[in-house]
Amino acid sequence: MTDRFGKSKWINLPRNVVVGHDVLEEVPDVLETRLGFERALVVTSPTTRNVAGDEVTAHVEDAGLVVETVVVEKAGFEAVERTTSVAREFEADVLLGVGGGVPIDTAKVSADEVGAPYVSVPTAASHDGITSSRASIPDGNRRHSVEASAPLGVVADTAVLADAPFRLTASGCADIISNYTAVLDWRLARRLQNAYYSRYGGALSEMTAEILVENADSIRPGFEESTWVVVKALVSSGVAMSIAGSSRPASGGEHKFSHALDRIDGDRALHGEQCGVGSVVTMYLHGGDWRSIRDALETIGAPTTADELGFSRDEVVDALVRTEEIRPERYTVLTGITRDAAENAVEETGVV
Ligand SMILES: NC(=O)C1=CN([C@@H]2O[C@H](COP(=O)(O)OP(=O)(O)OC[C@H]3O[C@@H](n4cnc5c(N)ncnc54)[C@H](OP(=O)(O)O)[C@@H]3O)[C@@H](O)[C@H]2O)C=CC1
Ligand SMILES: O=C(CO)COP(=O)(O)O
Ligand SMILES: [Zn+2]
Repeated sequence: MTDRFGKSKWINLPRNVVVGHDVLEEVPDVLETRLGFERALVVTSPTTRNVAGDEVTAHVEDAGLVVETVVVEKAGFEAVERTTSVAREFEADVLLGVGGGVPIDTAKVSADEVGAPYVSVPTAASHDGITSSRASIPDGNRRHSVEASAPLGVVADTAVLADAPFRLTASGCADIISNYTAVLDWRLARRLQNAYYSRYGGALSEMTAEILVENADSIRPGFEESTWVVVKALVSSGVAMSIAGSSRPASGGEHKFSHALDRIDGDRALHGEQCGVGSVVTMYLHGGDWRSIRDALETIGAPTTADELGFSRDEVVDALVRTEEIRPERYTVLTGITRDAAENAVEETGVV
């Protein structure tokens, strides 16, 4: 959805966003009866079905829709194909992704395949994919970034989110904090490669990270107000990506580092946790205030070292060097990094 200048031609945004306490009952309102939906496919996962999936189903059935459910146990293209095939057979006219990133991204891609809209009902504020048009689907030790559509609506129940393991919330915060370096990388690419840069997308992304960091002290486990702050930031970051027509406002070298770690082992740490540590390193390489990034992550309770991520010194250095293999067309401060420079950066920043 970009034109020949690489500019965003279409800005595809969520239509309704509801964030608050006990808002799952508002899912039918978000579907807006006047849109005429009759058949909803709820895509959820084993734990989150009990947390929210069944309740959402009950509310949607009470509103008069016929509902079918798919439970996704493992992310991947197999789950997408199975969900798409159920959606076709059932003739779903809307999909509801209820859970963490796995069911939401599965619903997002399947909805696109069948040409139906989807609603995101996150049970974890774990990354900005819960509000964006982009999905990340694992395939072996690779992750495919798939462009789909923005959700028709987002219904984020702060009571549910506050009950989720805090590690997921802290990871969502780290994903937002990493926007600082994503934007720096984007501006660098504009200067060095004349890459298309959206000032609106960049400014919104940067402001989102700033507001989150200003509120870092108030983000605490079990504190419902915190999840409200985090979800707003995740929505705002998703909107920045929609404005830009790409993930550039929220994904630079620190995200390449996370993707490279996933290729080593995608199960040791969470996406946002990896991006946060990557952001400390890339901010150092930009000559910026990397200590503020590290301190904000520490205040929130997100990892700041390789050890906390579960990776060795050699693995994080390898990942930094291997960022060259990830989306080579996206220029960042890591482009061309040598092994010596990577070793120096992780040592200087205390990542190892
Ligand atoms: N689109 C994008 O930009 C991005 C997408 N992703 C994708 O998202 C996925 C990861 O998403 P993420 O949210 O981190 O992880 P998951 O969806 O795997 O959720 C993590 C775990 O938390 C559980 N859980 C979720 N909510 C609750 C809750 N309220 N209470 C108790 N347990 C809960 C899940 O249970 P259960 O067992 O039910 O699943 C799961 O075990 C990956 O597939 C990744 O590729 C990652 C980053 C960016
Ligand atoms: O995670 C994202 C933004 O936070 C999306 O990034 P990618 O496009 O690198 O998958
Ligand atoms: Zn991210």
